[in-house]
Amino acid sequence: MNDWIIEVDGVSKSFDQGRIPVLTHASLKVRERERVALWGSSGSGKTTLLNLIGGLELPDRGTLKTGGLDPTKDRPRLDLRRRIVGFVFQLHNLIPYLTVRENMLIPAVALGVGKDEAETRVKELLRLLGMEHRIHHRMQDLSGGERQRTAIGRALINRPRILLADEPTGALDESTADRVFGLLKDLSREVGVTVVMATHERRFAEACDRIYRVTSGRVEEACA
Ligand SMILES: Nc1ncnc2c1ncn2[C@@H]1O[C@H](COP(=O)(O)OP(=O)(O)OP(=O)(O)O)[C@@H](O)[C@H]1O
Repeated sequence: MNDWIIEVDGVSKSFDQGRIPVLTHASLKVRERERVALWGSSGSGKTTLLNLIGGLELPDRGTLKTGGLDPTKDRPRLDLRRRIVGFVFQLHNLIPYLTVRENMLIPAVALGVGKDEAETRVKELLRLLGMEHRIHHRMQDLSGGERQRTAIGRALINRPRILLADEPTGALDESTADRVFGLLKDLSREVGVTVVMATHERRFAEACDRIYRVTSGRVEEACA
């Protein structure tokens, strides 16, 4: 039995009808519960790779499996995005006039999780994130770190097997970034989620279990 939860094999991706090649024959594998960094400079192709793994983009060539599903197929692509993966983005993408609780409830409601269960999950995640006291605050009234912690909570509300985090600390100052990264790392262990995180910061990459270096669309494993 193979124990890979993510398998990317020889994947290429370009934009603008091939005029912008972004990934060239990229391959990587991730085990259940691993925390893996995609480490590379701006424009190297990290976001594109995360989007392919999460079914937000389709490859031109190569094969992919995420949580046992093939994102190049229609229905699995939808299931993947709703049930297997949770996304955290650099700029959190939360709704500013809604509260922490409301933002976190949206994906649960969309998936048909019962109200009581969803409310319980919100409280539990906010406890783990040290954010219980902010539950009824609107996003627009929170600090950058608190917004990003809420984004992590929202990404985990449907209990995904995989968390895909795209520069989750990229918009934060250094000490807040350290705090949010530490939380993400501890929380992923606590809830047993696999993490793939794009980062250009060496210190965060080195704190992960394994590193894939992304350089001009090529991907190779580096020492953690
Ligand atoms: N939809 C698109 N159409 C055209 N070009 C794109 C598209 N998406 C990404 N690109 C280009 O692909 C290259 C890689 O982008 P990508 O966002 O994957 O890199 P990245 O490593 O995540 O960079 P950053 O850290 O700045 O987000 C960039 O040159 C970008 O402009």
